[in-house]
Amino acid sequence: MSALREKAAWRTLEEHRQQLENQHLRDLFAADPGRAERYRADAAGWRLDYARHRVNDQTLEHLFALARECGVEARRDAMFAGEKVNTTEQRAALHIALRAPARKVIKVDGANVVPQVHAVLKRMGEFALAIREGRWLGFSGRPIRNIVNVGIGGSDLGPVMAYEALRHFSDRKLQMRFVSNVDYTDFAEAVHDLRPDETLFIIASKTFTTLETMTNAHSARDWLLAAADGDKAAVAKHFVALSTNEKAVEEFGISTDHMYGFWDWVGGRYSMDSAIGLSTMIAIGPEAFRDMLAGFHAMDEHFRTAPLERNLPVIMGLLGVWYNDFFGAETVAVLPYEQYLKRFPAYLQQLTMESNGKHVTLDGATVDVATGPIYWGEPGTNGQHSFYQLIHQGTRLIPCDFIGFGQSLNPSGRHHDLLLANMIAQAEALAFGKTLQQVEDEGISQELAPHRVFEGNRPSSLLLTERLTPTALGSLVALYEHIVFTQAAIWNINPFDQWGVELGKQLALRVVDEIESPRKPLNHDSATNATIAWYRKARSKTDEGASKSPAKAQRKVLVLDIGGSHVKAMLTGSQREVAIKSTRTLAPAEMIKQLRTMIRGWKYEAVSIGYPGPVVHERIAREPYNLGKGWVGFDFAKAFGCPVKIVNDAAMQALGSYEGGRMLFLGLGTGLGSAFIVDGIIEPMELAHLPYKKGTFEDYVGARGLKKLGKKKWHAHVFDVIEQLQAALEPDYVVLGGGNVRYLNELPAGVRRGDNHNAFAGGFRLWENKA
Ligand SMILES: O=P(O)(O)OC[C@H]1O[C@H](O)[C@H](O)[C@@H](O)[C@@H]1O
Repeated sequence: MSALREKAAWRTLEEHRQQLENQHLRDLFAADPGRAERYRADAAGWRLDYARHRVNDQTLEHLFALARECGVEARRDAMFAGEKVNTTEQRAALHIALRAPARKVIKVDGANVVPQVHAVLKRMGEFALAIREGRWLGFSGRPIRNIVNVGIGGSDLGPVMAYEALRHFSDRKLQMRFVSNVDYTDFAEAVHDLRPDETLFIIASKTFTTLETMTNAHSARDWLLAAADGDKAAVAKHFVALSTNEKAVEEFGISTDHMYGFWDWVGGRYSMDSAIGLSTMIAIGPEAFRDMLAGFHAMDEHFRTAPLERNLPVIMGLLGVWYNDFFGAETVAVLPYEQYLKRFPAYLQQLTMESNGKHVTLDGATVDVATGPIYWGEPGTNGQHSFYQLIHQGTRLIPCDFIGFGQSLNPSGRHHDLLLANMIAQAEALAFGKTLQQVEDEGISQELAPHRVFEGNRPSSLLLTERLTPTALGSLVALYEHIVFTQAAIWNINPFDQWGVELGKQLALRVVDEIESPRKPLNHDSATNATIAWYRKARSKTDEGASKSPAKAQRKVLVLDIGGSHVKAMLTGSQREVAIKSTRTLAPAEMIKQLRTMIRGWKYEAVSIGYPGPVVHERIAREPYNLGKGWVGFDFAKAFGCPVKIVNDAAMQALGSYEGGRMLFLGLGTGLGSAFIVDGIIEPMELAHLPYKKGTFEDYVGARGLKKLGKKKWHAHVFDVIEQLQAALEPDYVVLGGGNVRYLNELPAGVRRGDNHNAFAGGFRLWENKA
């Protein structure tokens, strides 16, 4: 028998469990009207309501006695003092130092680590601001707008969770994406619609050796270099590293100037508030990040100083042990009634299960009580419509942690009242259930009655606070970190190592080698051998298939941008642009004839045409103003011998310039092109011919207006027209394309200069996006 089961408090709890056996929560509430008041504790702005647990005062007394007997306080103090509590790796576990105020002194091997922590936070803050303020430019000189965090485990789950949780506080101009899986689909989908010259990759890896992360990091570098014509200098502008391994970061090609470090005393799953939180800091800004750290610190201080009887992490940790070891509960459901916390259960899975999924005690003896329970969950109310059935009426005991907020960050009508009403009602239903008597009193038939009975007596905690702020999130995460710690201290296991992930990793390296060298003999067990053999065969089929699919993925597209002065053409994958002159008599057959001589040898499978006039459902709706006749109804697909997509020329340029939100595009060329894109949907417009002064918009701001009125007056009209259209259409931004933009030295507020090449980008996008 292990020392734990021999402990006096443990034995007392075993006996006490039997006494409590027949007491329903209904009885406990009836016997003790004050329990709702008493079984409540507050810390760092959070309220824990633990009245709906199968405990009474004696239970709690025995549980606290167990904590004392197991030395929880001494272990906690050792962790806070920087002792090497991670004994199997001979390391301190000092995540609490990551959020310590600058004046604190926390020593590891005699050296204060707090100044290093703050030095890194300062550098992170400067970098985050450079990105947020558009001062950090990519290789083409455009500001970074997309941030892709590449990491896995602790280098992914915390950042993803925090980004989702604090999205309300994030800068919406920035796109945040996360790539973790070695499945290339994860990367492909994350960058699918991103411009490489506006994309920053954060390579997050404590060790900088993790197979998945390094594989994805190399793919990211290839993706960027392909767009930067192989210019290696671009890497410095588009990659930063978060790691403890300086050497490996440099070997990858990221200079230490672009590295944000942390230390071996920060475990991966305890690292979201270290440099690993850079994506969070970029999203919400350094100030809000500091608020989050303050939230963590407030809970740390509570855990460090509050008496066990009022100590939230200790109370919740002990209740967890109570169900896990005395009731055989195998899982804990975490049910946030807050959509922003949708990734919180996933985050907790690594924190709790990688920490406390251990089978031996600190001294290597096999444990003889159950350790870490399985954590799982989904946000309410969604879970109510899927798995709550089992929690209410199934045969297993599943303690639940409900998490709720007094105020919604997106208040509207009754939504939040309904949300919270559901959470409160679920806790009530689980605890008190519905007896057979109650069911029968409702007039339910005898046959149906058993199906309608709710046994109740199902325990839950309620964690409540006012609003999901960065501070509240910090305290919530720290709360669970210390729950995990408390339980590990009771079970006498090491929550800071993770040897259990190693074996699979090692075997995967051997297997991948055998897969890629198909003639190597297989010396595994018969089942593994058979599966490897199956995959060797299956992948060779995929290879044949794949050799066909790249062509499909990178369909060669010929893009024609038809304008009043030129018809320009470009082919997928080439930077070369060719052009023929337009005339007022140019007809489509003639255009194609002239083009053919220019593009001899070009191979394409599809054509995109930007047409200077109205296009409805990919058909030309009216003859062009500035060219010849014969365009309406012309069969371009037949003439080119491949599928053709026709869009309005401004719409095509607009599609290539689009960067999200509501965008008005105006093309200042021979005429005045216009298109509006809202959330990716293009609405081509014909604003040019609306009445303006003594003519139309186009008469004043088109090429004819420029010639007739002179630059100065034309300039004033352009500004006036933009102002009118901004007032009427309320775009988030206006992009000005077309050749005559070059005559504008300055631009009105909210207006950006487009790039004529975007017409081609738009033409290629037409076939990429099925737009
Ligand atoms: O940050 P990294 O060194 O890349 O590690 C990423 C993750 O992978 C490992 O296998 C561990 O199980 C995790 O604890 C860790 O968070």
